[in-house]
Amino acid sequence: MSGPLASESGALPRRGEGDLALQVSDLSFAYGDTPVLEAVSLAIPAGEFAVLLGPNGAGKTTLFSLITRLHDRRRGEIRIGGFDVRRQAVQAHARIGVVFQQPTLDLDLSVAQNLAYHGALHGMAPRQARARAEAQLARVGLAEQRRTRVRQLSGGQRRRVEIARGLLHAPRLLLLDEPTVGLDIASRRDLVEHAHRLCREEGVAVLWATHLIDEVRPGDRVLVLHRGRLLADDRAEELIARLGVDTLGEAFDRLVAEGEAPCA
Ligand SMILES: Nc1ncnc2c1ncn2[C@@H]1O[C@H](COP(=O)(O)OP(=O)(O)OP(=O)(O)O)[C@@H](O)[C@H]1O
Repeated sequence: MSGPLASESGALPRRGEGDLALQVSDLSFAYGDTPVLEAVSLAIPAGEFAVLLGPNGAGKTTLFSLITRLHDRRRGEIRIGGFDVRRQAVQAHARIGVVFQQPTLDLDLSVAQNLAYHGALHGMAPRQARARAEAQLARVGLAEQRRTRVRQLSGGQRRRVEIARGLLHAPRLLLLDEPTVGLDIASRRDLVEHAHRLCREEGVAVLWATHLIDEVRPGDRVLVLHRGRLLADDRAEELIARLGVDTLGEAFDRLVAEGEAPCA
């Protein structure tokens, strides 16, 4: 590896961990004296679609903030593609794409300009960024809108632009924080389907945070987060079978009720 990447400590991922898109180990975090995440551990391999399911205030956004280093962790370790987000930040962050809960597109710029700006931030050559932008916009069905100002797009189209932008620099892990908020049923379904396709066809690992159980599909991996603790990490069907209930909703209610017990 050459250039600025080589100047960071430990330019290679830890052996055997490069195929894990995300690895979080024993992560705890508090805002001041208020604990928000308690000893969270999870690992997501390449190509997996994992749903981070938790009610409001569970700690989903905080977990994303720690992965993207908007906050710094207090205890534990986070690796992306085997790279430590603190000590190997450049390599780690080159491998993450993010769709934040709040839309972050510049409404007065065109779709293509928003993507070009993101490419520049990631140090991409303009020609490479343009080629990737065209490919990603075609992938989300917005090739025709590349010159359209974002302000003129629907909510669902804006979300798709954000996904195209999040994938512009070819990350191996895409984080989406409640990406369907405000979208109609058809747009929500399209977005969920698109994210699954990315996993299947491009090997991208997706961590999809939501409180909406109906966004979980059969075969999805479900990580249930409640009051900062990971209460389950199973395929949806396995979770239902393990708890002896009929639906994922019942499984979720059961876990959350059990999780209401005060933290030790
Ligand atoms: N900057 C902050 N300072 C202090 N407390 C915070 C801050 N951000 C979040 N919290 C608290 O941390 C807890 C977890 O919040 P977080 O936003 O991570 O949850 P969430 O699962 O993403 O919720 P939602 O589904 O409502 O977005 C909540 O109790 C929240 O009030």
